[in-house]
Amino acid sequence: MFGSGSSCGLPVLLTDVYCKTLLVLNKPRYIACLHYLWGKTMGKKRVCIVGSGNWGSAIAKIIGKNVRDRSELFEETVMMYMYEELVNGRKLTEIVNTEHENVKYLPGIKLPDNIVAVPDVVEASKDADILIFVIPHQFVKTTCRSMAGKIKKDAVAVSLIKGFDQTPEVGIQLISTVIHDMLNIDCAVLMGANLAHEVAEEQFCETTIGAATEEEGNLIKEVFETPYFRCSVVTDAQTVEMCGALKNVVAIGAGIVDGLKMGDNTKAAVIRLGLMEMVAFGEMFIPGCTRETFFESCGVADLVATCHGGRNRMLGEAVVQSEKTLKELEKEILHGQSFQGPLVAREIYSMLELKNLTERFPLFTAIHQICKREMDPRDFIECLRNHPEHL
Ligand SMILES: NC(=O)C1=CN([C@@H]2O[C@H](COP(=O)(O)OP(=O)(O)OC[C@H]3O[C@@H](n4cnc5c(N)ncnc54)[C@H](O)[C@@H]3O)[C@@H](O)[C@H]2O)C=CC1
Ligand SMILES: O=C(CO)COP(=O)(O)O
Repeated sequence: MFGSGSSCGLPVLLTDVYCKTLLVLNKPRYIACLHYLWGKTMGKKRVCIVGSGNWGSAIAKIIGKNVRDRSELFEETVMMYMYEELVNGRKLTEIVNTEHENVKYLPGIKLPDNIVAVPDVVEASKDADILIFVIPHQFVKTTCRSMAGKIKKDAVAVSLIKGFDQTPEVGIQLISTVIHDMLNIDCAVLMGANLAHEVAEEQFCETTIGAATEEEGNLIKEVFETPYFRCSVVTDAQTVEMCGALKNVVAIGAGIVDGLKMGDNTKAAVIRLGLMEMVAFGEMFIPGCTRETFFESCGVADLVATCHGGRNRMLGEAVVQSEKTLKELEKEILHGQSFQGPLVAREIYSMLELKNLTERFPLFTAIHQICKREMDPRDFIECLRNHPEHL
């Protein structure tokens, strides 16, 4: 559970009492009192954000404000690891720390001035109690390798990363498992229908925290929740994370339908069949996967949001309309941001192929093959027509 890296009695007992009391109290004044006592007894927690792209910067806006508003619980300064680069000849960290705006990945949005961009991940994370991971999933292992052995032993992690890791030896792994195994710390997740620019503009949305226990999830909620960013907690954390990764693939399918100039009915079919494959995938590979989790923001809501407004949808559309490579399209459309869907499609395809399951998951399979330019996008509709759900 949260902070349970040290298994010694009193802190664990106090955490437990604190969390249980939080659950039964619903008056802000009592909660504030409890926070104060908690901070005095347990010490304030230091938060570090590992990542500073489009979503990393949007969530930094929320976290910076929340730690200030909940100063009895959290240290005010939040270190944000930033992969250094030059923007118009200036270091991006320097721009963020002086202008309080990530002009490359989230232009037009001011960040609180207690967010400090740091180009060295060890420097940023070594004193943190809570590590928020929000980098494209292909960079997780190199980042964790730099951090291993150099962070607090009782730190806890929350992953906002929507993807998998995949190696020939181990096959597919959840990113939270990679973080847990490489850093030897607990890792919860937060996933939902959260297009970064809308969250940054404070438009109302929901999200799902997946944690080992409800108590741990409720503590994590203190870092993230605002009146416009509503967090619900579930303990089926692996399904929450799986949904976040797989919906990126379905969203490419929605984009392919747009590229083919087909309408909302066809897109709805992609969303429904994609959801059915997500559920089947979860029930096959995630122990304890429950169907209710798909009704949370991380499930059907994120699927709908990404199939309409996500970057992966844009990629699907572009793949139909252009002959360019994915790398060229990424550069042209996203200017440094990253499409996660094609990588996830490749990761799951290799596993489905190994297990002889490609026919059971024709939508995931077709999307991978279209991204690889091994299938004509116009054949996508045939794939929908002949889906096992219709047989
Ligand atoms: N953007 C969005 O609306 C949302 C994104 N997510 C997820 O959050 C995760 C992060 O996405 P974004 O913040 O949007 O990132 P992004 O798509 O903006 O990616 C660019 C980021 O990657 C960094 N980067 C480039 N090379 C790197 C390297 N070698 N090592 C470490 N970092 C490097 C860049 O500096 C930049 O911060 C992804 O898994 C994504 O699926 C989740 C919810 C919403
Ligand atoms: O995960 C997201 C919204 O919840 C963002 O999806 P895209 O990466 O497709 O933009």
